[in-house]
Amino acid sequence: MAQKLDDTKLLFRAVIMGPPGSGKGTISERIARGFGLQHLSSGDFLRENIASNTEAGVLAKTYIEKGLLVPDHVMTRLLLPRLEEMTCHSWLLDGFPRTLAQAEALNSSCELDLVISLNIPLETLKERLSHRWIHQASGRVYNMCFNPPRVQGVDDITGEPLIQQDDDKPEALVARLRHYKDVAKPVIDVYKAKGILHTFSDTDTDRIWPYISSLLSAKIPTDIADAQRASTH
Ligand SMILES: Nc1ccn([C@H]2C[C@H](O)[C@@H](COP(=O)(O)OP(=O)(O)OP(=O)(O)O)O2)c(=O)n1
Ligand SMILES: Nc1nc2c(ncn2[C@@H]2O[C@H](COP(=O)(O)OP(=O)(O)O)[C@@H](O)[C@H]2O)c(=O)[nH]1
Repeated sequence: MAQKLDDTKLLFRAVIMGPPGSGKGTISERIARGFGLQHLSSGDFLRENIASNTEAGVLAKTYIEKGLLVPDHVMTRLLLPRLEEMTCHSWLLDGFPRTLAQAEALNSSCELDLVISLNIPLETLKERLSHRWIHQASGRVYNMCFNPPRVQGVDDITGEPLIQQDDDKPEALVARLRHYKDVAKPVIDVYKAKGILHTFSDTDTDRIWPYISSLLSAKIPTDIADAQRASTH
């Protein structure tokens, strides 16, 4: 159950999981807009910490530069204090937890209300990621077919050039997906056992979205969603 703070605030804490390209970022943005949950992307946290040279950021950079996952203790040191600060706002975590150790650390720090797991066919993931372009500084994501930038090759907000990540190429993707499956399976099993896991399978985000939206509508009262939205934007 979401934790009741007072008559007007109800904290809702959710996690979104899925392989690279499954639409976590895209769906998180819709949830943030529609329900006022603060979208917390671990990739964005890492980029912010790297840009501002924090101790954890400097450490994380040494792993990311080598194409490695950041170790659990660095990720938890980075993320958990940020979550603990968010005592008055509902949130949706994207990109964390990735491992069982991260899930256990999160579990000891707070109680989750919902875990959304995206189950998307491999061919769809390959196709999407081959068209994914990002604005590296902000992590803003585009797709040349699904949600193209207003001007080709250029970020809508800053006007800076977009790049394609090396690990979005099909050769790298198969290894990333295998890794995701191995590492995510025990995490998914934990959430299934807790009874908070909801899995969505389809090739199109637009077909999944109505189901996620009605699930959240049933769990988050409209007045709470409105209040959260107003305090987020
Ligand atoms: N729990 C996490 C989250 C992120 N990272 C690292 C590895 C990623 O390469 C980098 C950027 O993370 P993102 O989630 O932004 O991007 P990804 O490309 O890994 O994820 P996806 O393709 O699923 O959006 O940060 C990590 O080690 N551990
Ligand atoms: N064609 C198509 N592209 C999509 C769909 N949903 C998301 N995308 C794009 O696919 C890519 C991966 O989505 P993203 O939200 O970044 O996934 P994440 O890696 O799980 O965060 C991005 O370029 C999105 O714009 C969809 O239903 N169809």
